[in-house]
Amino acid sequence: MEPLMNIDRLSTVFFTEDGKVTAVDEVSFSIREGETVCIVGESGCGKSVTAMSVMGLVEEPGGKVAGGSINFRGEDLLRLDKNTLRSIRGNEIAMIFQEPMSSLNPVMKIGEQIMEPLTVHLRMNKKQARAQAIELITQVGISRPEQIMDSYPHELSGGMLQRIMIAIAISCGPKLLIADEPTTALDVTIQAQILDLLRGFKEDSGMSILLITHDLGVVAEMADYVIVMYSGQIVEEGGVVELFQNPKHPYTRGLLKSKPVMGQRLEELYSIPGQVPSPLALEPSCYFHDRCGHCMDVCRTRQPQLQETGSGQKVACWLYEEAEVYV
Ligand SMILES: Nc1ncnc2c1ncn2[C@@H]1O[C@H](COP(=O)(O)OP(=O)(O)OP(=O)(O)O)[C@@H](O)[C@H]1O
Repeated sequence: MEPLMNIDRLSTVFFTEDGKVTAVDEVSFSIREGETVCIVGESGCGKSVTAMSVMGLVEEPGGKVAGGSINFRGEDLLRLDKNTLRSIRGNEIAMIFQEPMSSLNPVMKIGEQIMEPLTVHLRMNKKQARAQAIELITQVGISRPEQIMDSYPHELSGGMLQRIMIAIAISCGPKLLIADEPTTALDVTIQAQILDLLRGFKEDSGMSILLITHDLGVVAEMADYVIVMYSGQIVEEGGVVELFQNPKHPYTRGLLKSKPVMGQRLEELYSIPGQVPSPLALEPSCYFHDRCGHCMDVCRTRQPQLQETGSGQKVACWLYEEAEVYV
């Protein structure tokens, strides 16, 4: 079966005062129907820019998608005109962000904000949209929905606002929900509730989720398939069970040394010395070589390609470049 979305060699660049930054460097992956794909990696590895590129939110002159394709249900999103893309973005692909406040209009009542996509994209009249908005608020686990309809965003807690964002995101029955760190700003108990809610909707509706996180606890809870990014590239990917049981890349192994606990940032977990290289000074090499305990000469001068390892996983590491495995 064709995947719902197929991203092929996506590259996204930004033009900064110091030079060109390749934030996403030839990234390829697929999302199947009903599947949750998690992209995980440290701050700055290109997770958010991958999601923004899919949503058509990287715009010139600051940056641009410099290459590749994003095939969604038979069409390349990068080749669509703005109106068609806007309609797909409203109906079939929805997005929620870490900070719901930044996506909600502070001077518009919650009810109006939930009703808007229903009237615009589903062409409901006001009465239908109001009834549906109340239904959606109830579905995301909020009691007294009429009262919430008349509230402004600043009157609600972070967890409530994220529930409202989910209500808006699922209102048009999307095929794909992109969630960029949706629980990072919340405390752990609320995080678990929000993740449960997302999982429930996924199971009921069959939608797919692209979930971006730096929290391996969230990955363990939610993912079917995991993509590990480092410096704009995928260094390892695979099914969640295979990847957690048998991580292959030295970076993934470092991350998974301790049991993932929800709420813990990768940056806290990862204790190998050294820093992620500057995106302005990347030489052809394995970008992880400076921090890697297995670094060989070849790692300093040539870039390993992502390749199958036989267990359904893919890894970009010179240790696995030959049939023989060196570790
Ligand atoms: N608007 C921008 N202008 C210039 N550089 C940018 C811009 N947005 C992102 N970048 C750069 O692109 C790279 C990838 O950033 P991205 O936000 O995707 O990282 P991330 O993995 O999502 O990190 P975080 O978890 O901190 O959001 C970084 O080097 C970042 O500095």
